[in-house]
Amino acid sequence: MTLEAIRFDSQRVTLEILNQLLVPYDTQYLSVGSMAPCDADTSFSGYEAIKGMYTRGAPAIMLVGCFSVVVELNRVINQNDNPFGYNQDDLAEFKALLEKRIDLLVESRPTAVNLLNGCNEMKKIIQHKHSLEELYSGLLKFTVELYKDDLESNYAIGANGVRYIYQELEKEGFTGDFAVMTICNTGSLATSGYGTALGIIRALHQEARSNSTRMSHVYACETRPYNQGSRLTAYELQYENIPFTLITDNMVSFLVDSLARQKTNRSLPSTAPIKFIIVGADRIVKNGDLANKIGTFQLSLIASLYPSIKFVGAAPTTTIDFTRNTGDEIVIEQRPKRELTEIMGAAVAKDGSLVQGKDGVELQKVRMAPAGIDVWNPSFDVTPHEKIDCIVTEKKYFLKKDGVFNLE
Ligand SMILES: CSC[C@@H](O)[C@H](O)C(=O)COP(=O)(O)O
Repeated sequence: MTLEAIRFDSQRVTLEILNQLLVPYDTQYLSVGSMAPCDADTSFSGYEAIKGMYTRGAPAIMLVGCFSVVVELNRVINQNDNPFGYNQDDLAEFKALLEKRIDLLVESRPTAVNLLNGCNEMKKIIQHKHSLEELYSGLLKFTVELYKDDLESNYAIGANGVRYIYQELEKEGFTGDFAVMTICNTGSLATSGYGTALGIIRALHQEARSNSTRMSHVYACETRPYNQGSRLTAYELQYENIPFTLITDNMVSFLVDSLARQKTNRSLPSTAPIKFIIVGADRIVKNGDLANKIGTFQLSLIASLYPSIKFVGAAPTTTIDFTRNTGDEIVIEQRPKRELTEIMGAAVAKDGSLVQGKDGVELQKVRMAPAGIDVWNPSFDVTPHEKIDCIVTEKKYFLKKDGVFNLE
């Protein structure tokens, strides 16, 4: 079994999240007790879990956020533990504070739209409920289904992605081994399980067992500055026994070109050419422009130089934002400067093993740049639809007609 990013117990109404800041060095779960901080409460909140990058990946962020709303309400309504100041004698006032706190939760990460979409659905449910009990049970039911739907969506994305890829290969008359490239983490840790882009890669790996035209290798980009590729994707690929090679983000062009021209004197990890670059998404807008982890856009530019490489975005429909027409309207989260100038990792002993502290693996933060320098740290970029060949959702795979995506 792969690590679970989210553990929600619907009987006890408890939420635990994997502390992804420690993966792959250590496995620790943190208990989430509210949706957002408030002065009178000391619990770790969904807001803090998301903003502090303990939980990451657009679908996982949505699920943790929505579950944290239910956990907070359970404390107030069923356990009579109300440090948040809800007025239980006045439904309208109760709803007003609840919506205010949900709005605060949504501010935790601005680029990924899934949390906003999930919270908007919750608000619709809240409006139509006439008692606290109805409101609570409606939201509990909604979030449990949201989790199940996300998991089902991931499997469907995997299947739709495989169909698209084999159809493309057939159209081109390509047979034999091929490779794919991906960035960031889009696997079971970024979702309810299985994954979006990494879900397609998992499904391709399955397919390779019975098909002689097969994905034989994956290139995972390290994904600076937060290294989701080297920490999380590499962990998941290794766990699944999928053959892969980690590269830094600035090796992409040289690798793609070396494989396209079969430069075997460059010690290439495999000779299989890269045929698909498959990425996840944090928000896809109406025209198909796609916001994803910084570094994604440059992959699309490289793919567009090679007609034999297709650029594929994969996401559930909860990632689509039909209220925005183009990528220019997407708010890009700026992350703290220290994420570029400092890095945290596990301390390595002289013999190559990890140093153990009293609470597990010893983590160390090191500085890698002069103090006080100027830094630009956008967490995401936007890939224009012109550079995207296909968008895969749980419903189907979308191709452009006359250069235009119709994602409805
Ligand atoms: C499956 S979400 C799409 C991912 O590619 C992605 O950008 C992601 O995991 C977000 O990264 P994050 O670590 O939350 O900043």
